[in-house]
Amino acid sequence: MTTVLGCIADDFTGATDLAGLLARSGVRVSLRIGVPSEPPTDPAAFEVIALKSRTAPVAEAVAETRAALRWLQAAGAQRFFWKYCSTFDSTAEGNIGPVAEALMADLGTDQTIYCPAFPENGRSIFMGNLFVGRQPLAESSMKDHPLTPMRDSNLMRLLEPQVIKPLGLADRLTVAQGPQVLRAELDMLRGQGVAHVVVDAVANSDLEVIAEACRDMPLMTGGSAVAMPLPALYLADGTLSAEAPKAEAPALGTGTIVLSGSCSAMTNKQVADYTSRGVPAFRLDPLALAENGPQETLDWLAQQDFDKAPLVYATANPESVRAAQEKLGVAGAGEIVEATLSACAVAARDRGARRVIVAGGETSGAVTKALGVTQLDIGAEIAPGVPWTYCQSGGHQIALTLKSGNFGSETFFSDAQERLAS
Ligand SMILES: Nc1ncnc2c1ncn2[C@@H]1O[C@H](COP(=O)(O)OP(=O)(O)OP(=O)(O)O)[C@@H](O)[C@H]1O
Ligand SMILES: O=C(O)[C@@H](O)C(=O)CO
Repeated sequence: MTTVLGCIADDFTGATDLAGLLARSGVRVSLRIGVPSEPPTDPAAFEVIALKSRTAPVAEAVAETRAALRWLQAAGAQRFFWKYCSTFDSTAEGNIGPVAEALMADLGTDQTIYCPAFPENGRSIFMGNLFVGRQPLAESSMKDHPLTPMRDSNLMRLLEPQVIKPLGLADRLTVAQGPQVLRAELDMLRGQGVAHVVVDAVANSDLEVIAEACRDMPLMTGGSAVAMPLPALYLADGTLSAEAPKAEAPALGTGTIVLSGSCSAMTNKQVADYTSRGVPAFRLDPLALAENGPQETLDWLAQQDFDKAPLVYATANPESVRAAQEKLGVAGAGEIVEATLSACAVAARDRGARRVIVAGGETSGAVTKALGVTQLDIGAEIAPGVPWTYCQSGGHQIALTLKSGNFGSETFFSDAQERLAS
């Protein structure tokens, strides 16, 4: 199979989000952690390469993304998708714009679109302004994000300092008139030398229009949702044959471990819901971990029955997080928690857990690395943007789900287990 769409994501949970939405169409989607060292042998129709480049130095993010592009080109891809966060997480320097311009240069294309909208998760764009639910981005909790605080809601103003070439907007009034009108608008902007076009979308029907208008662009950029209609479009016109089925759920043991390192408002609710069900749960205290190390946690884990799906969590309210960070530093506190949750993942797997549920982007990166996972097949969707995946770890086949901090409903941890059982 030749790859029809080559995708590059700037973080791990974002990569599973994109892969999950593409897989909704029933096509086979393969996700690689980092750029594989070997050339492609049996690439899937949809290949997603997960990088950890969202907050990396610009030159590093550009170099890694270019390497991913080369691998995807070797897999046969001629169309590419650059996935960033639905809340456009980036600094004034980048990396969304610089990476897009580097990919455009390598692909010899003079225009791309920017559409982080994800209506099912409350992200919409109107007149170039990004909303989270009913709030403008800059008034949402993203204004206080520790690494990429988003203090402007206007995507063109956010992108402008990150790119060299001119920017433009295709607004909702244009999108509402359908794919031909949108395509004509993009052509008109191209004629004026506009390389970067922010495109409004407030509903999934807008995303269908945008995908149809842009499906043959060498490069599209956005959140996951604008890529979602592409498989059906490629299947409909024969660009993609229907021969590649979605990954079958393998037979797995039922032992489960839930690991939560996200401190987002939604993850706090999810942990509260899960612990209220009486499951065995161990709360990590970063200060105690700094003093005594992870042994107490690992001893607790060693006594658990993984059929009861125990939870280990560092999830805490903002005051507790700040208190830990004041003593240990932001990075120090994060690293201690990530190292402990990673050790728990490996210990649980070695004791028979074959289903691993992880909450938090950085946490997911650390756990995935500790489990030695390099390639994931995409399975059933638990919540919009959060699929189960199947992968090899330590000589075992396991199911792994990586949940973005803000995704999923309050019952996510039990939803995930029910979804795999069904
Ligand atoms: N109690 C705590 N005190 C201090 N830091 C913590 C605590 N609990 C977790 N952390 C750290 O906070 C960070 C949370 O980031 P992570 O990306 O995992 O979650 P998130 O930001 O909610 O998710 P996403 O990036 O998907 O939105 C991690 O580095 C984690 O180790
Ligand atoms: O687009 C999103 O919001 C997520 O896939 C993500 O990137 C979380 O880090």
